[in-house]
Amino acid sequence: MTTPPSIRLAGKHRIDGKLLFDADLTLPASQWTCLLGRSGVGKSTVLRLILGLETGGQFDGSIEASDGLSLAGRISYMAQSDLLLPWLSVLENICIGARLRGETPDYTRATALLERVGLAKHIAQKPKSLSGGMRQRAALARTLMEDQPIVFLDEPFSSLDAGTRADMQELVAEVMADRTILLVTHDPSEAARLADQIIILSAQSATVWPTPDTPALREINDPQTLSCQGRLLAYLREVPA
Ligand SMILES: Nc1ncnc2c1ncn2[C@@H]1O[C@H](COP(=O)(O)OP(=O)(O)OP(=O)(O)O)[C@@H](O)[C@H]1O
Repeated sequence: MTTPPSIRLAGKHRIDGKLLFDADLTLPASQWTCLLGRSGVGKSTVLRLILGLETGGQFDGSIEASDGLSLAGRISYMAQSDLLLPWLSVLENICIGARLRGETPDYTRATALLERVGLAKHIAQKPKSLSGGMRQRAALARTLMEDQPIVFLDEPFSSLDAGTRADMQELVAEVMADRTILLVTHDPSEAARLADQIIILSAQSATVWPTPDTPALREINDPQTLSCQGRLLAYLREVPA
């Protein structure tokens, strides 16, 4: 893996001429940033802008990496939909990145990752035979297969039961250590547990929210984590739609 840069996005994004957000946000190098905000405020759009993907709108501003290099090809991305290919097995799906690059997939690593996400028994199955949570874990394993310095995760744990969610948070923290990570989530407890930096996006701004003094990954029942979670939820309920 190459050295992870920090990333700054600053500018206005409009859809059909109407302002969606006016934001200035920085993703610190090698840290977890959790991005929260009302549904439809533009969180996925922030990811798509930095990824250089179509957003359906117009961005007027700048997106820069601290090392001055292009971000193209340096970001591992897990979208909200799992994007699993229905004609491939679970194993072949999570090796798709290597296949598309014309490389020989590392099946040993792929098999080990599928075991870590609890899909060892489903390795040869097609996606249609998996539950929603299983599909999401397959998509997570596919993202973890990529050895990129920057990782974008768009609500990666949203379909998981509470116990599995905590397990998968710990897995990502372990496998993706030292990467520059941007995680979109609606879950204040997830942000309080995982984030080095919390950003709340609204139409007016991107506000940095205080995180606990303790280092991430935090214990779920740590008093500072619980306090951060509670204050965050109270604030999110008041943010205008
Ligand atoms: N391709 C597109 N064309 C036109 N409008 C779009 C497109 N993609 C997103 N939008 C609009 O941009 C706005 C922001 O969408 P976005 O998905 O970024 O929000 P979000 O904060 O991630 O929402 P959620 O929390 O519900 O996932 C929405 O009003 C959405 O309808």
